[in-house]
Amino acid sequence: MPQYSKILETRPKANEKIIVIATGGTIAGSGEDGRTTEYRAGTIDVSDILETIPQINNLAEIEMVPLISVDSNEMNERYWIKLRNTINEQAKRPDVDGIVITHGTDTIEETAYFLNLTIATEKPVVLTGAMRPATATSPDGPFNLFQAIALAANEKAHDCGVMCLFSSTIYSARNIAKTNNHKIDAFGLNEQAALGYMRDADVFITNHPTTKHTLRSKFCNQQFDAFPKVKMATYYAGADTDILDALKHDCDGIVVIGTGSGNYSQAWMQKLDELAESGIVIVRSSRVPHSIVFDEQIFDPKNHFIGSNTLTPFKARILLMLCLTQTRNIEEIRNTFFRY
Ligand SMILES: NC(=O)C[C@H](N)C(=O)O
Repeated sequence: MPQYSKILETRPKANEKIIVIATGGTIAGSGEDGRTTEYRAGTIDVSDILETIPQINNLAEIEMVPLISVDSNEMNERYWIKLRNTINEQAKRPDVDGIVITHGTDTIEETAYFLNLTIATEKPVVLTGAMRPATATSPDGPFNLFQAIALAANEKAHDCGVMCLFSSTIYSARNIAKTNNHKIDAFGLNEQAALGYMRDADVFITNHPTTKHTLRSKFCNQQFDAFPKVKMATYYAGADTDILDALKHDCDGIVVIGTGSGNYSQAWMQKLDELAESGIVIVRSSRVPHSIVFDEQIFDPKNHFIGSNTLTPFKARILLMLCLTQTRNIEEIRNTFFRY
């Protein structure tokens, strides 16, 4: 691993205790020295990265919890439950002030939103990662990790819901989306504002989430072992309904990734009506990156589908999955989609 510049410690050690939970991803990736591509995610110990940024000791006392070490494409519901339980356990400790999770960027937005809906703490919980592996020339992970720890150690970050920190921007778990797959500033927002920004270790919160999260979420005290099966189907010009027939077995819900405002052909509408009548809950979302999907008559004349509102299709899947652990009532789920 290359040496990063070492900054002299001049300030006394801070009192805040921050737990860093490592899950893998490119931030802990390694490959050929200097290269940004062709690496293996989740192969380096995050404590080695922490050693390259000793100025972190001016901000907080760090305790590492290595949980798993995977490329985030291996993340799944089982790992989400494990991570959620670990966060809840650590957050209950009176000596812990905040929690940082290192995670791959490919699915970080799904993990973050799941945690936002299910953890029971007001303490800052911040996810971060990197686009360049630790062995690259000028990796972005160390600075993201530094800022994520600074954010988690800052009292302004309390009760903001789960946050993600990338390139000095503080994102809400609900609204962050990966929008670029080759630059270090790889994240954007789905029609919403950021929660704030950072200047080195200084935190500026400019907005608070208006949707329910953490302690105000109706899922935060629920025990989970497994989840109802929610699948996804993408519509494209000329798409056959075969895919919907294939998905309907062993299926509790389907998120349709439609065009425009959550749209599809008449044939898809008829098939989706049929599936809804058989008890599968259908959410309409859109493949358009900046979109809002409202309930509407033209593509849902029977009013038995649910619009994803401002959620991306992937986050709509998580919310539907959690809703289905409590109810199958369409009105109740629709109402939750407006408030979470
Ligand atoms: N930049 C990254 O972290 C991508 C990596 N494939 C991951 O999601 O684990």
